[in-house]
Formats: sequence, C-alpha cells, structure tokens
Amino acid sequence: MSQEFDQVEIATGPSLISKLQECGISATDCQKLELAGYHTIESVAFTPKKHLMTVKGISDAKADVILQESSKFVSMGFTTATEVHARRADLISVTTGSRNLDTILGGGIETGAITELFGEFRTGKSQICHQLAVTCQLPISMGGAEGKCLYIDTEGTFRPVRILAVAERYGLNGQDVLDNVAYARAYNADHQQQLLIHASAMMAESKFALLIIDSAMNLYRTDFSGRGELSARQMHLAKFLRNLMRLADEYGIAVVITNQVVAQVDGANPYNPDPKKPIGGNILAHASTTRLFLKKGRATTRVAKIYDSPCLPESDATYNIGADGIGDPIDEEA
Ligand SMILES: Nc1ncnc2c1ncn2[C@@H]1O[C@H](COP(=O)(O)OP(=O)(O)OP(=O)(O)O)[C@@H](O)[C@H]1O
Repeated sequence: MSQEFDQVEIATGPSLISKLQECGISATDCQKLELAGYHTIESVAFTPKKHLMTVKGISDAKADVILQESSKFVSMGFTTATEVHARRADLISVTTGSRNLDTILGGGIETGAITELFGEFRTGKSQICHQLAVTCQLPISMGGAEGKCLYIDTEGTFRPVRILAVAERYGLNGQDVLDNVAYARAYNADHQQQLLIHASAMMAESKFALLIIDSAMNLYRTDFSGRGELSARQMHLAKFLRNLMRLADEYGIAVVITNQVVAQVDGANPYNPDPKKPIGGNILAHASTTRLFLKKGRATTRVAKIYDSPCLPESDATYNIGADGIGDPIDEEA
C-alpha cells in the first residue's frame, strides 16, 4: 500500500494564495500575506478585514480589493439544507481503532472539526493521538482519510515506537508511516501559536488529514499563572483556537486536542463523589465541536463519554489500550 501523499493533487482542496495574482493582486502582496501566515485564498476570505489590515504593507484599500477578489474563489453565501445534508453525508471520519468508540462518535473522529479528548492522567489521551496519527493515513475504505498527520507535542510524550506498533497492526510500512507524521515540540504558548503558521504552510504544500495538539492547555497553565493573568491567558487561547478552527475549515482536516481535568469545586453535583471538569473555560468549550470525556475502567480498559456534541447523544463506550494501540475490550474482540 503506498503511503505517498505528496504526489496527491488536491483537486477540490484549498487554492494557494499565489493564485490571486491571476486577478491582479501583486506577487509582493501575495508574499506579504504568506509571511503573515495566509497561505490559501480561503484563509484570506475567512478573515475579518481589520485582521488583514494588521499585515505589514496591506492598507485599507488593498484589504478591500484582496477580500473582494478572494470571495470570488470561495462560496460564502447561503445554500440549501439539502446541499448541506449531502455534503455532511460525504464527510470522512478517522477511525480510533475501537469499534465501540467509533460508534458513539458517529463513525470516528470528524474531519473539518475540532475534537477534544479530556480526562485524568493515564486515561489514554496520548495513546489515542498516536493511534490516529496512523489511522488518518489509511485508505478511506479502511477508516482513514488518506492524508498525513501533524503532531504538536507540548508535554514531551510523543513516542514513535507507539506509531510503529500501530502501523504493524494495520500492515503498513513503519518507515513510510513515520515519514508521514510531521512532529514539533512546542516550548511555550507563543511558540505553540507560531507553529500553526508553519502548519498552515505545510498543509498548503501537501495533503494533511489530521492535526494533533497534545496537550492544548499544558503550556497555558505554566505560562500564565493566577487569576491576575487569567484574562490574558483566555485572550491568547481564544486566538490559538480561532487559528485551529481556521485550519479545520480551510483544509478540511480533523483537529484533535487533548486536555486535562481539575476537581470541580463550585456547582458540583452532590451525587457525583469525584466531579471533574476540563480546563480552559467557556472559550475552549465553545471551540471544540465534540468533547469526549475519558475515564479509567477495569485493568487496561477505559470508558469514553460524549460530553458535548452538536448532534451526538450523550453515550458511553468502553475501549482498551493494548500493545498495538486502541481497540475494543479483549473479551468483546473475541
Ligand atoms: N506499549 C504499551 N502497551 C500497552 N499499554 C500501554 C503502552 N504504552 C502505554 N500504555 C498504557 O497507556 C496508558 C497511558 O496512556 P496515555 O499516556 O495516553 O495517558 P494520558 O491520558 O495521555 O495521560 P497524561 O495526562 O499523563 O499524558 C497507561 O495505562 C499505559 O499502561
């Protein structure tokens, strides 16, 4: 099975910013946009004018022309619900490796959206990320999305050997699979943000199907401390999440972020002896399309619960963390 995605032509995907030159936007202006992280016409079309004007060398009048020309390439008006329904039926999902988990997720991890995995330590958040880094490369018929993976690690827990173990399970060439995972370690919240600009440039060049941030909040917890910095932290986080959403929209990739939990002290349910809630507040809650709460189960099993989704019911699934990645509990597999 070939794992070469570089040669894949993106026929219906995003249009490169240089294409704006065909409508009279100068090469220099296209370069300025690229330097500011706008690599596709879609990214420009989805940006508010006031943000475009913050790009060095782009004046009020220029921003107007650029937005006007960009809008000709991107459909941004009304459409019928029938068309939306048909488009959603074609949506590709990436398998988690566990049939139980895929079922409650409506088929797997949705592309073009943000999925948040949150839970205590050792619940398998990073293991699921490693699993998805492989399965996103599978053919669509096998539950994949036929694209590469971009992995941003903020905790230093990325282990290529786990990728190799999962690749072997699916009969893929380990070396090819590793070559299709672009890895970066983020060292602080600014760097984490900056990496998204590189990510956007890479996605414009070749076909990526998945972006992982493991974990999204870790550096925010260390870089911003106390209530005094809460507002600055949330503003920084909001910008980061907006950029993540932009990438999901623009390139149709699946974005998976992991998150930690804290004990819930205020407004806790008296019937729940050990209430936990994800960190990041409302800003993170609203940015994630689907939130999955992971809990420990018996031995190597774990329980996932849909916590918040626009169209999935609240339901539970049990999965297993094995040597070859995520699967269903062993007795069920048999
Ligand atoms: N090679 C392996 N074979 C089987 N199980 C493994 C293997 N490597 C790790 N695990 C299991 O995966 C679990 C850890 O999962 P993971 O690191 O994904 O947790 P996490 O939720 O990301 O935790 P944290 O918040 O600490 O990062 C442990 O229970 C560990 O036993």
